[in-house]
Amino acid sequence: MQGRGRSFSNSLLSTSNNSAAVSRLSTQPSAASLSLSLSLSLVYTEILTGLVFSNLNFTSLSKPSLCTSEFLLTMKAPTIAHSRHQFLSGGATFSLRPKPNLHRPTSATFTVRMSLREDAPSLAVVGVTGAVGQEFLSVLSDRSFPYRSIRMLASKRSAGKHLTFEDKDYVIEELTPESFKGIDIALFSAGGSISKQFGPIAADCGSIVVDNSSAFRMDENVPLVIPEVNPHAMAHIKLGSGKGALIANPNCSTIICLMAATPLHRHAKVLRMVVSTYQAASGAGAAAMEELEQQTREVLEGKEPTCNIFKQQYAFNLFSHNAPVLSNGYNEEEMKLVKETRKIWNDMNVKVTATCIRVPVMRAHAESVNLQFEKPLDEDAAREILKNAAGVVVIDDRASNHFPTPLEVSNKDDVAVGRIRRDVSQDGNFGLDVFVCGDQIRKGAALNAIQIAEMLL
Ligand SMILES: NC(=O)C1=CN([C@@H]2O[C@H](COP(=O)(O)OP(=O)(O)OC[C@H]3O[C@@H](n4cnc5c(N)ncnc54)[C@H](OP(=O)(O)O)[C@@H]3O)[C@@H](O)[C@H]2O)C=CC1
Ligand SMILES: N[C@@H](CC(=O)OP(=O)(O)O)C(=O)O
Repeated sequence: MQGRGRSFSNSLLSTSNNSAAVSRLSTQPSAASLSLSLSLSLVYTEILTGLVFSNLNFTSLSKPSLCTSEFLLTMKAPTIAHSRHQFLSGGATFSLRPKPNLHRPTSATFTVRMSLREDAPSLAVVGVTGAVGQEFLSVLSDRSFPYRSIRMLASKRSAGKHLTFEDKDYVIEELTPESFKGIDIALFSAGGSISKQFGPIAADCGSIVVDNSSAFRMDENVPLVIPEVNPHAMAHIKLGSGKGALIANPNCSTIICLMAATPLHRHAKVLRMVVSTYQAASGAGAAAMEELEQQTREVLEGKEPTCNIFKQQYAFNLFSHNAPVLSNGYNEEEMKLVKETRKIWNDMNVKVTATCIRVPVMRAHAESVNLQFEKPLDEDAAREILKNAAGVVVIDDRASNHFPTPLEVSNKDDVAVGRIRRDVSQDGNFGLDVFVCGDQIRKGAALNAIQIAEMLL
């Protein structure tokens, strides 16, 4: 299994020279008038078998990265009849997808995907019908995550329903203890109780479980991982060793906060962190997102808002996070920020306090983060550190009052940081305030989990 996702089958990839490619292309039984206008250093011979294009001219073919399994195929496309083409070759499915913003291009970039491959791991997605489960599928596709098969799992309610993924039809199966036979990687997002019940069963079957719930996060034998922050925590877990394992995905507020705080922590060591969150509906699942939409419509129409998920009006309102309130007055979401930060930073002395608020935003969390450092760190140095941090973008334009917003980061992979400023309540440069926004379902959940899975490949 080791090295899966990085090796390419010779039957699919040929380094034949350009003239060979041209002659092969011209023999295709298609309606195409294909002609190559640039030299190709890499040529997919098998891919082109059976491919029917009309009036397309390839202008270049490149492979941006060995790890992505993606080839960029640039072609002149005077008319594109279909937004998505699919063809089969050598047992693998390849899709050509125009980038969404290019509807009627004169020249378009297409991605040739080769995710479905015999030499790739078998996957299971648990909770596939949910907000996070659906995002798992989007991220798998966006990142061309290699897979041999995918088992789509949800509750009995969804069993038998169909879903389409990368142009292939799947039947959703009910999650049972037998679901994990032959599964290499299981992505869980069906809530803590399901994870507690089925996570260990999957691991016993030899699957590596990446669990989105809070079920195992504080278990000392389970790594709690943000790939940009503490990848080393899961270094001992190997795909293909025959041994299953559990890896926990942190809480979404913790992920988004630590994406910004960790690069600064590495330079100046955070002694104390005060976090105030503004959390989106998505954190409470697909039904909460629907309720926010429905309530917004109802309030605008002068109707009484329907309150099924939350016990109070959500639209045009905000309230303390819905997680249970504990005996110390903090709610569970707040204490996750405290405890998970300590575990991820492997620093039991870091002081963290948090206040978590649910705001009527659809899918991205925002957080105000106040940091106190052991060593001085001025705001310009902090801005530079953050600009160079993986998975972080800086939006910090004081002149035009432009800073991160939930809408700007929605459906984006990167966490945005702005309002980077010295904390005037602290002496010298020992304190900073920053404002962070991140897509809760993406980096806060599905993307982080799939980055974890990528580290197994
Ligand atoms: N940072 C993080 O890691 C985050 C983690 N999460 C975790 O992910 C979980 C799911 O979140 P989200 O997608 O937003 O929630 P949703 O409510 O949108 O989806 C819940 C999913 O769980 C499935 N499910 C429910 N009961 C069962 C069952 N008995 N057996 C199998 N599947 C079941 C549902 O299937 P069906 O449609 O059939 O009912 C559905 O697919 C959360 O409970 C939380 O634990 C969520 C957000 C962030
Ligand atoms: N943090 C999510 C809730 C959640 O799913 O948390 P966890 O993954 O820790 O259970 C929210 O915005 O409400």
